[in-house]
Amino acid sequence: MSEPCQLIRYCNQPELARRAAARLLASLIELQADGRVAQLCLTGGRAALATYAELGELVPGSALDPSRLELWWGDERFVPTDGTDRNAGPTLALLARHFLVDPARTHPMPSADGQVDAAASAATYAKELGETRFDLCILGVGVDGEVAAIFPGHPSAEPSTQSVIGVTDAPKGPPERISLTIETINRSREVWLLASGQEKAEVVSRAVAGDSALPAGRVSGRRRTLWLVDEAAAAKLPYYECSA
Ligand SMILES: O=C1O[C@H](COP(=O)(O)O)[C@@H](O)[C@H](O)[C@H]1O
Repeated sequence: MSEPCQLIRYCNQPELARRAAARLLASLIELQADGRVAQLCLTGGRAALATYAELGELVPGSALDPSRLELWWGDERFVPTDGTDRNAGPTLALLARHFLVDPARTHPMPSADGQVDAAASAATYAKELGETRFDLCILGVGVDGEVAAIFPGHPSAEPSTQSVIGVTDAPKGPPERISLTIETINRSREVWLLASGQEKAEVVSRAVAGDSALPAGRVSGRRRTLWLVDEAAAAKLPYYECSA
């Protein structure tokens, strides 16, 4: 049985991004302390990008060894590599400004360039992923309670024996995506969910309570499930002291 989730509430979105990045850096450094490679799974969206921007600033001069950091993605838009919608491209651009991202340890999901379809590309990524278990899996939360490209009431949310799936007819654009399944996300040691903004308040309160109709209510880390939210996204939760 998984541990109950934990939640930290920050005063506003910039503070959330700053503190989430500092926490992420500290966790990665701790994971590397015994000489091993930290397995980090990233996502897209505004909350995550703001956190990566802060992380990039913090890495130079820190104890993090970027050569022992393996980067994966939880979801991707199945569009051409140079599409502005991609998750991996903008993230890598942000990080590479501040430290050397090792291409051999960087695993973006396939783009649509030269690929048959999202399902075939998902199978390719599943092979690359193999039995990898992430030390840390970062997720954003959509207004409908989506995580990665798993949408509520959509075939992507059905239980699956696959580790990675091709998603078609996504309820918001672009319609074709690639996503880890909930089962794959849940083999992570830690899952962190980032949510900011008042439009997320309803789904945050339902997902934190474990509403299984929402993909965000069905994800959990083996060791820890941590919600990092700003005050607006926490508006419908019982009151906690703001941590910043
Ligand atoms: O479509 C997506 O959106 C979610 C949430 O993004 P946000 O901008 O509301 O923070 C994101 O986690 C996911 O990766 C992305 O594909």
